[in-house]
Amino acid sequence: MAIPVNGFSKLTKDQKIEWLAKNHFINKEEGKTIVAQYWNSDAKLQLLHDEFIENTISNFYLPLGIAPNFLINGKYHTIPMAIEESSVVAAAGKAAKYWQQRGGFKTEVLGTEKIGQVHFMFYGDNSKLETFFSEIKSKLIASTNDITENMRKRGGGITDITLRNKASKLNSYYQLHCTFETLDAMGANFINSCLERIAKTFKEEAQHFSLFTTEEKDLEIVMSILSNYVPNCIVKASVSCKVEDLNEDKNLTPKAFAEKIVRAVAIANAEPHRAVTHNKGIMNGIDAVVLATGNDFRAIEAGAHAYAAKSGSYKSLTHAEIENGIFKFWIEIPLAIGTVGGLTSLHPLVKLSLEILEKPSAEELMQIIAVAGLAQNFAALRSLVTDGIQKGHMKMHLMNILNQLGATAKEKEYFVTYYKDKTITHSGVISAFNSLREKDAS
Ligand SMILES: CC(C)(COP(=O)([O-])OP(=O)([O-])OC[C@H]1O[C@@H](n2cnc3c(N)ncnc32)[C@H](O)[C@@H]1OP(=O)([O-])[O-])[C@@H](O)C(=O)NCCC(=O)NCCSC(=O)C[C@@](C)(O)CC(=O)[O-]
Ligand SMILES: NC(=O)C1=CN([C@@H]2O[C@H](COP(=O)(O)OP(=O)(O)OC[C@H]3O[C@@H](n4cnc5c(N)ncnc54)[C@H](O)[C@@H]3O)[C@@H](O)[C@H]2O)C=CC1
Repeated sequence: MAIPVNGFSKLTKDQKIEWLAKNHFINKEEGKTIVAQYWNSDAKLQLLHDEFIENTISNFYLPLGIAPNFLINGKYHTIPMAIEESSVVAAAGKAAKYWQQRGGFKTEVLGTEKIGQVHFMFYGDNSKLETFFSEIKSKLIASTNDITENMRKRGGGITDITLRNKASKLNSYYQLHCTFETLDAMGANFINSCLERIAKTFKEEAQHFSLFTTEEKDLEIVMSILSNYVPNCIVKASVSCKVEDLNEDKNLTPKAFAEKIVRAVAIANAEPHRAVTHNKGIMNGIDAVVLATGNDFRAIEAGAHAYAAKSGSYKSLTHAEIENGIFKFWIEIPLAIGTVGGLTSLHPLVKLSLEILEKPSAEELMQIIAVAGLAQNFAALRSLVTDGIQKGHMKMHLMNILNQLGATAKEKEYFVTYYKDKTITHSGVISAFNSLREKDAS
């Protein structure tokens, strides 16, 4: 049972594990063995992982899979994917092969603008605030010069600051809406540092500004933070081919297949319950590459879903149409990611993932990640409108069910052959497994 504890953070790693074992593990020794089983045998490497977060007791493994054959803008890519869900990597590989034979994926970065905001309350005269802002805007930017110096040398930095009056949404609420170019970095820490300096300068200057009378009461800085909603940091990935070339599904004509995919996307646009699952399938691909490359999947998830809801109702992140006999399928998604900073040069598997992707720039990685999302959605939709999702998904999930049942290598081999031409269900596998064990026992 959980009990309160003071000063837990100050304990050593061993003491933390002891505390955990004493208060939480059913079998103290077994729990401690599992925790230790996932430590890296190289103590230096383990310390590196320990220091990524706080109160670390062990490492939490996720499989790192590989999806080859991605032809993007005429060049082949092998995509690393870190994910726990079976069939995602297989689906990516299958979609990659499908589109490789139909011209491959085309991609384009439509914008790289990042956003941060100083949120403040202002209780005085709006026109005085506007005058004040226009007078000190350049000073606000200049006050960050020491922070932005290196970023400016690389061609990035603060691109603009605007004053936004949000009082119609919340009484007396205003923002300094700041935009940034952070090049190969996601930029969260860079942006937050700039924003906190801007807020400090803003407040200081306001106190000296003659038009404000009761300085403390007039202007209250509430907080300074980047926004994970980046609708102008957008990448587009697409595939297209003649409808007649969509000719791999035996039970559907190419035209019927194309129309079903278009309809499946239309249903996601018409029905949020479906759109959420549709987009979850897209995020299967996106998150897996985001994780493998050491990026912040929470930021990407939050931004993607906000973008899906930008019209006021939640819709598909992908689009499909048939025009003049051509099938087109594409995604537009905001992706604020980095190939420098964060964990990118620290986590050995992240470094290796970036090496597999041939050390991309942030813009190149945006394009690869968007392709992974589009491919994943195509694979899922293709299954959904033809055989149904369970056939392929359960084929890949079979090993997990067998592992849950404690199957031996020989039994696994037997069931892979046994299920080659049969539909797999969880209860069906349990029953077949029990029958086999009973047969073997008799
Ligand atoms: C699962 C498949 C790929 C099977 O498809 P299949 O036709 O049985 O595969 P295959 O054995 O004919 O192999 C074809 C290719 O698929 C890949 N592939 C095939 N098997 C493997 C494997 N073991 N390991 C690695 N790659 C594999 C691989 O690229 C292979 O080519 P090869 O390597 O032989 O040259 C197919 O049925 C499929 O794409 N299904 C969709 C699965 C999917 O979307 N999974 C996501 C989880 S479900 C979900 O979370 C989202 C969802 C579905 O709800 C979203 C939505 O509703 O929109
Ligand atoms: N709301 C959110 O999303 C928040 C996220 N974070 C975390 O912040 C981290 C990302 O922040 P960053 O500032 O990107 O990382 P960071 O703090 O590691 O800084 C990256 C730095 O790399 C340098 N750099 C070197 N070469 C560069 C190049 N070619 N292009 C651009 N910069 C280059 C720049 O000085 C840049 O500031 C992630 O770990 C994220 O999880 C932190 C706070 C909030």
